[in-house]
Amino acid sequence: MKNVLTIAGSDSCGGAGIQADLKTFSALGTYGMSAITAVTAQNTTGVFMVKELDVETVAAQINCIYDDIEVHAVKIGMVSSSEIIETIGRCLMEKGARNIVVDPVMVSKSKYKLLRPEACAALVKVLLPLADVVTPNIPEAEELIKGSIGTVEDMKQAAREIYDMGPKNVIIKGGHLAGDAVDVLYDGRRMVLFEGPRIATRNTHGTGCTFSSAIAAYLARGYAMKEAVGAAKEYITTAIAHSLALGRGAGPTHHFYSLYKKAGLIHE
Ligand SMILES: Nc1ncnc2c1ncn2[C@@H]1O[C@H](COP(=O)(O)OP(=O)(O)OP(=O)(O)O)[C@@H](O)[C@H]1O
Ligand SMILES: Cc1ncc(COP(=O)(O)O)c(N)n1
Repeated sequence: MKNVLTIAGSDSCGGAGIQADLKTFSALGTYGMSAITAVTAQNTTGVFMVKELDVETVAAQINCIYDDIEVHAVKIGMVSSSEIIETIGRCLMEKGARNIVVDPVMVSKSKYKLLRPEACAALVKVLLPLADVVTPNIPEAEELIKGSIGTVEDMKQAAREIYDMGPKNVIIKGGHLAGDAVDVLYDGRRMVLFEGPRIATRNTHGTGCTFSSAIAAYLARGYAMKEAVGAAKEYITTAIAHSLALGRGAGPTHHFYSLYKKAGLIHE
């Protein structure tokens, strides 16, 4: 069994954040662990409250995991503040963390700022150079490059510019563009496109969290980067195709569709 850690915020409605990450790790046959950076009160219609944890609590969670259990991959999601970012960076460096997936969560689908605007610089300075892969969506990539992205060619150019900020690989996710759901992977030499059909649903809460966690799980299982991203893309496409119409807003993806189907728990 491979062990995967998520360092992220808690989403009370279970569609994004720590909850989505742990479901993904389990569905992909890995053992999931968590270090919580912030507790959010949210549902499918929006984020209503955020309480950041103090840096001692964030550091203690990360350190006691690394001191006791082998961590084969780590995914970083909502990090909230510069102080939390610096703490995470210091802990991961001290512990020699490997297979680091950074999802630079900035704003929720419901438009709530999950990263303090002044903390973006710390994210770039501290976390991008540590990342084996960074996975911005279109608005996050636009914020990082301070430019606008409207086409796959723009995505490729953004990937080059973000690569120069220090990560080993960059994936620009195309969920926010129109047409097929195209993601671009750049490793400093080659651009690889991952193309999936766009599924007509509003239930896409937590798609980015799920995708980055799936990459971390596959890296932990020993997949090379390109293969891990390809497998994660298949996972997220299936999870969106069978997403759940819960609540009055954007419902969550379905992590266990394939497993439940095989076990005869789903009757369509
Ligand atoms: N409607 C859709 N149909 C198919 N694939 C989608 C759809 N929306 C997003 N995706 C895919 O889901 C993955 C996550 O991309 P997305 O751009 O939604 O991330 P995100 O905005 O960070 O998500 P979130 O902020 O909700 O966690 C990508 O592989 C993207 O191509
Ligand atoms: C704790 C936490 N982390 C990440 C997201 C982003 O997900 P989305 O963009 O689907 O709201 C979120 N809403 N909450």
